Amino acid sequence: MADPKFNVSVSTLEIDHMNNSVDMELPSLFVPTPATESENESSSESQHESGHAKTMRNDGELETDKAATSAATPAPSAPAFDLVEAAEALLADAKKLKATIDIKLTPRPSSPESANHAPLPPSPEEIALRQRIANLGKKIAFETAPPMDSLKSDWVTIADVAAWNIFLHWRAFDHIPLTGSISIADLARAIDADESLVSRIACMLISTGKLIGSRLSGEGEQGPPTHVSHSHISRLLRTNTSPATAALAIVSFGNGMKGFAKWPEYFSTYDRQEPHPTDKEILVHDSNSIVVTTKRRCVQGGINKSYTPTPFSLGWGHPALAPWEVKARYPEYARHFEMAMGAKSKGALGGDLGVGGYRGINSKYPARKFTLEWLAEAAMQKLELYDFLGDVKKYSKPLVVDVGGGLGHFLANLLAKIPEVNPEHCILQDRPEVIAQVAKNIEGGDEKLKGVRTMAHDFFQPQPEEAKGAAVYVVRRVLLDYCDEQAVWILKQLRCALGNFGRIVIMEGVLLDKPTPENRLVDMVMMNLGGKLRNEEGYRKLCKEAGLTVTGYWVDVEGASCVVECVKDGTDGSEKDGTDGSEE
Ligand SMILES: C[S@@+](CC[C@H](N)C(=O)[O-])C[C@H]1O[C@@H](n2cnc3c(N)ncnc32)[C@H](O)[C@@H]1O
Repeated sequence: MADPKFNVSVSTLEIDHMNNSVDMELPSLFVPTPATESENESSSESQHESGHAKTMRNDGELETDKAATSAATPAPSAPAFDLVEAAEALLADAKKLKATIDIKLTPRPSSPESANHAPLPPSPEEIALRQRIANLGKKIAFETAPPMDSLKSDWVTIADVAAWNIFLHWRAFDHIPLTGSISIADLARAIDADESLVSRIACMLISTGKLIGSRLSGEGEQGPPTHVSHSHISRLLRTNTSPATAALAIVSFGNGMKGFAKWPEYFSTYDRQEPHPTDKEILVHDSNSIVVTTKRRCVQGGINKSYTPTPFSLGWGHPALAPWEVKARYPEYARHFEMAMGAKSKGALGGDLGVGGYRGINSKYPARKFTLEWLAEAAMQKLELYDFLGDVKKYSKPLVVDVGGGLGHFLANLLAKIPEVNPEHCILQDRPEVIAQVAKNIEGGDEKLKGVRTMAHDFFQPQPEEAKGAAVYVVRRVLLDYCDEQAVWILKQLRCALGNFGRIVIMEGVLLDKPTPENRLVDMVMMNLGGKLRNEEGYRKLCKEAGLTVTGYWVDVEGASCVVECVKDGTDGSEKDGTDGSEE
């Protein structure tokens, strides 16, 4: 608990004396004692009496802000932060982590497994402990640092991100050896850049600890580093040894930073509204300085649902194209994007999701687990039907259609987990260039999708005959790229393709009840792409508007992902498939 003698209430004037800085009120670091609370109360009372907020001017004088006060509503009091309590919790966790590491470093009794002394990977408990320590450390820094320092640290991050992004782009991290160092001169030669330029960018990364700088003995201790080596973070940005993580970093910059930097221009051009399809005609310049129009109408007339102007497209210099059309113009970026998707597939939304059993909890019936195992039975029934008709072509309805399925990570996993499903009864749909890549992969010997029917199909358009009536349409990580209007449109196309007993299974990220900064980041990146993260209510609303009945909603809070299972209104997708009935 906090030591009462440390209870302090620091006024803005005191700060000015202590710090000689301006415009900042330091947060109280300790839970206030009753005495401090009453002091606060009386000062807020006097503020209410005068009716005006007081702020500190740059010259340190208090100033009354009449305009701000008239529009302002009273601020809710911030939750109390107790520095001593937080520091003690941090110390306790630090000791636990040290003990964990000490145990790992203790030589193991010789056994065949320990013969090569490979370091033990961190356990989930160790990872959770490290995350708790890091979060507490961040919280303490945030609560204790003078506010101006916190702001400056954000500005440093801007330069830090720019520096690692360009090094990633130039594959500079690949040339830094995993052990030992490289001279900045050699690094500059390897990436064909000026040594002075490379030195300045490397020094930015050295200043934030992303790289480690050194000078050789004999070079003296004074002066900028002449050599660089990897930190535990920068080694993850090597495209040659950590391709998936490097791809995620490339995509986080391309999907995030490029669009973020264009927000002022975007919202002044398209009004201060969430991205949505519009028939507003705006003439803009594309990256080739050609004047293009953002008004792209459907042939049937009305607003083109498949196009929303987005900060992403503006950031990439192609304002009249949809994000996927932009990506198609940058095959190298698209390749990294697919690789990043593959890496994510191993996470919460990937691998086992819905195949071997999703870990998520059903929001209404906790005992009801989500699974796609029922497809095994459906596959057998289908085979019987083929035998009965004696001709596969007479009954060509597919079993699974993976809509916007990318390189088929989900489908490959499904086929591996449910061997009863014949790949020939599965359809993988995506944009033409993605399907061409899948075909190449299969031709190149990728066994995982062998036999699967690949189909270039635009999910804004009605499903073709051969893809209608499937047992399940999978829509994974697709709807979050779109605003509500477009997401409903996509679902409506699938509703029209559904038979009486087919289902749509939506698998997406979720906006948490208490969103973490990372969760909010995903939502902001989705805004760049013209989409959004949704919660249960948001997904149910989409389904309702598309004429679908939700038969199950499962959420994996830990992974911030969800599964929504739905059927066409007025039908019951679960009646014939052995699950325990509809929920609604
Ligand atoms: C975020 S990725 C998800 C891929 C895959 N479902 C997964 O979970 O790994 C979205 C996919 O939608 C595809 N896509 C975008 N626009 C499309 C459209 N109009 N029609 C069909 N697919 C589209 C993209 O090419 C991309 O593969």
